[in-house]
Amino acid sequence: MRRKLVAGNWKMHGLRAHMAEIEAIAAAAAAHPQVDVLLCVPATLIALAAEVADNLPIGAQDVHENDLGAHTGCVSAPMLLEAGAKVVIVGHSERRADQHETSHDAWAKAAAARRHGLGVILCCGETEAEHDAGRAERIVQSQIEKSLPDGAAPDWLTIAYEPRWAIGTGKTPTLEEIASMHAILRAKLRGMIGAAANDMRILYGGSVTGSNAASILALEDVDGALVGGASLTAAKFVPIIEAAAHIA
Ligand SMILES: O=C(CO)COP(=O)(O)O
Repeated sequence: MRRKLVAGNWKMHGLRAHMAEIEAIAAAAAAHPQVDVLLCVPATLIALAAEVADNLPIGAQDVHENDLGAHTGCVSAPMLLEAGAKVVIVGHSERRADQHETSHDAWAKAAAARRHGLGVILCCGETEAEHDAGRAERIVQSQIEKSLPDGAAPDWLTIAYEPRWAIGTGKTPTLEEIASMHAILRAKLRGMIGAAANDMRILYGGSVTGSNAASILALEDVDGALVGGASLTAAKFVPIIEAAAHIA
């Protein structure tokens, strides 16, 4: 039985002034213990958020593949752990686009996180052009082939399917498309790690809101959501947590 996970990704948003939102989200998480809730905040807020919201796991949004060294501006897994992070997102399409990260980079970053006991959310997803050309399935499968870390197991690894064209656009695939891609991902994982794939959570991300969460989260192979814009305030994020709790 896979528990639903509602994960927020604050991206490059959030200052100390927004700590009240984190407290309100933590309170909602405590009120819905049948759902797992996670908030991935900017690196600068991890320590404070982890202290303020001690029942709410706090995640990071990137990690370097090395533990230390001459890598100006980068943050390592031991640093994230020390700050209080429990999980890190790797392979997000914004990092693929903005920082030219590859699936191999995601693989190496996931391995670094794993070495230090950080959980990982590994993202995949096609661009609009790939989607329109009917190549989404092949692209996503190839991303998983290249990025699935060694020792991939459901107790530390979660997959997130985030079609790039659905991120921050208000556009989402149809429910049939989401269901189909998640089933394809589950089958791909089964081929790579066997029966453990049945317990691995696959999140959907891309314009999830309080209005569409219930129908998306009800789909068979959708085990939660990775939420950007609608995770920035408790007013928008809590309804998504509630929708997941209603289904769980
Ligand atoms: O990229 C996302 C989460 O990682 C999704 O962002 P939006 O929910 O803002 O579309």
